[in-house]
Amino acid sequence: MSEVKRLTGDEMRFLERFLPPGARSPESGRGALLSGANMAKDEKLPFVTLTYAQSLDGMVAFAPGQRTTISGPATKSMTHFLRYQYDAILVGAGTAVADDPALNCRYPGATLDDQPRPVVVDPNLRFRLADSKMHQLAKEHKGKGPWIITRPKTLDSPMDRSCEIIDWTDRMPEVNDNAVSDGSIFWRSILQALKHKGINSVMIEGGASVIKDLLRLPELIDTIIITMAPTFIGQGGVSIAPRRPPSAEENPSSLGDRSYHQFGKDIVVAGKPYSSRAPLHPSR
Ligand SMILES: NC(=O)C1=CN([C@@H]2O[C@H](COP(=O)(O)OP(=O)(O)OC[C@H]3O[C@@H](n4cnc5c(N)ncnc54)[C@H](O)[C@@H]3O)[C@@H](O)[C@H]2O)C=CC1
Ligand SMILES: Nc1nc(O)c(N)c(N[C@@H]2O[C@H](COP(=O)(O)O)[C@@H](O)[C@H]2O)n1
Repeated sequence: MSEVKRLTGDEMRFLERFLPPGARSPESGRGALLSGANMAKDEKLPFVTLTYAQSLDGMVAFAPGQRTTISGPATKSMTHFLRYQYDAILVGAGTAVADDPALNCRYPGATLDDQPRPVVVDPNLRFRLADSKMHQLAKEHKGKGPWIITRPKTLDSPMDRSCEIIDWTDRMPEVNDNAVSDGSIFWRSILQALKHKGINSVMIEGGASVIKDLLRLPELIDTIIITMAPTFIGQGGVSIAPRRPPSAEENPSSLGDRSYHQFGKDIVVAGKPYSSRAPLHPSR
């Protein structure tokens, strides 16, 4: 029996305000839309949802580069319901290398047509796609062929922070064993490149560096769905605390239009991020 279970009506109703336009209930077939679908903040970009599972002390992994199961079975089912709703699922190279994730949708009844496009941001091509689970699943028609977002080979200037997409079906990226430092790409460029390739919605699942960066860019993120598992990881774990803005008048992000729902033992917090100038003042 599949470890991924169908969501209840209540669970779907809780999530639907945070899903991309055209979100649908897998039970009722492709045509059946869930109500309350959103529009992307910026029509030049896909609808973007940031989602991850954290411990109560704000950690996403037990140690750097270590795959760690934080969320319980009910939120795992939620993740697959969510993956059903998006054109693409994106992770950073650190997660691809550490977790070798499948990034496909295993929700009951999901067909190859329903599969999201796996996308890995890997500027220096350190992820061994040819040996990966994503590659294997694509060959078995259980997932789509992954795309790798990398830096263009011919850059006019070292300050250029644009990107190119390598489509697995066209060519397999070569692995670069000598990669030392990762050239940063503007997140807006990444999202624009995806939109240009026909991706209208993307769910970003991590890992830690990606989450930290994006929590400081609320203007690019439409919704956030965070699973909080009832556990503490403790010192040495991988935190997702974003860098503080230089001005004490600002927070990295705040979450508006929030909702909370319990899935099994986990609490899911969902909301819409915005830039806030209301700092949390230290108590006097
Ligand atoms: N609990 C959860 O929900 C999740 C936990 N994780 C955990 O997170 C850890 C991995 O996190 P990290 O090591 O921080 O890796 P990461 O997955 O955040 O990837 C970071 C790498 O992605 C690339 N990258 C990201 N943004 C970029 C940009 N704007 N421009 C250019 N390159 C960019 C770079 O190569 C960078 O080194 C693993 O332990 C994994 O298990 C990962 C996903 C979800
Ligand atoms: N929802 C959730 N809970 C956790 O406890 C996690 N560690 C993650 N990690 C994310 O899920 C990916 C694994 O996906 P597959 O099951 O292999 O398809 C992993 O790479 C993270 O992105 N998520």
